[in-house]
Amino acid sequence: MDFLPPDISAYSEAHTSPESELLRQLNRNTRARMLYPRMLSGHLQGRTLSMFSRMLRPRRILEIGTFTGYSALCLAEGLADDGVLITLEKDDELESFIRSYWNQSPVGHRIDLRLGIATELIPEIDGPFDLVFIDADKENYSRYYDLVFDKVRTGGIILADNVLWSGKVVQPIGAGRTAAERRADKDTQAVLDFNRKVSEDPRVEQVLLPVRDGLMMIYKQ
Ligand SMILES: C[S@@+](CC[C@H](N)C(=O)[O-])C[C@H]1O[C@@H](n2cnc3c(N)ncnc32)[C@H](O)[C@@H]1O
Repeated sequence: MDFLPPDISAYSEAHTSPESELLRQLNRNTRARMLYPRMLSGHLQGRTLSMFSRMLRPRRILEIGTFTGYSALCLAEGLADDGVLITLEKDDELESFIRSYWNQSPVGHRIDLRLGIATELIPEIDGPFDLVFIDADKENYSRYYDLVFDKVRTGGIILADNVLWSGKVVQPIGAGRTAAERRADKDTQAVLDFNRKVSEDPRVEQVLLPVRDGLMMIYKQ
């Protein structure tokens, strides 16, 4: 969900650097071929991630939730010369689609795709990381935060996507009647719990940016 009026959104995109041709194709083909294309970060958020990464010049980035590899390409644009980005994805059927784009990118060889369940993979990965992007299943957001925290260097950044969860964070959670409604309530509660956890954590400073579906920027002191 975009929280800005459509004309303001369009104006913002029009005055934001365009996607590369490769990212544009990846964005378009994800929409054409994937079941839930809304999961892809998209133009404005993609340029935001790229800009953050260019400002930080990270040597090591960890991404949780690859999908079709769009945000990984955006984040990798800012890597230091010897930098690497490790990205975790549970759906191994995405691999050939992802690699067909990364193989065409000048930063594709810096991206290390690890297939599997993120909560199982993260403990096996050594830090430190300069930048972590949390963008997988909402019910595990707080767990991901705990699992990565000690692997983030002091002064490093954790970004978390979808923290406004289509605005559901400010709506009452009802007793959902269908399985889908109950599932949605569970995810909303998980996002609320994550946002509260970060806000109450004295080890960090954070800004909740209302970009796209809400992007939490967390600075580890
Ligand atoms: C919102 S999408 C990621 C979008 C991507 N970061 C982007 O901006 O283009 C979330 C991805 O996380 C993956 N995912 C969900 N739960 C996971 C888990 N437990 N472990 C690893 N990947 C998971 C999903 O399969 C999906 O591809």
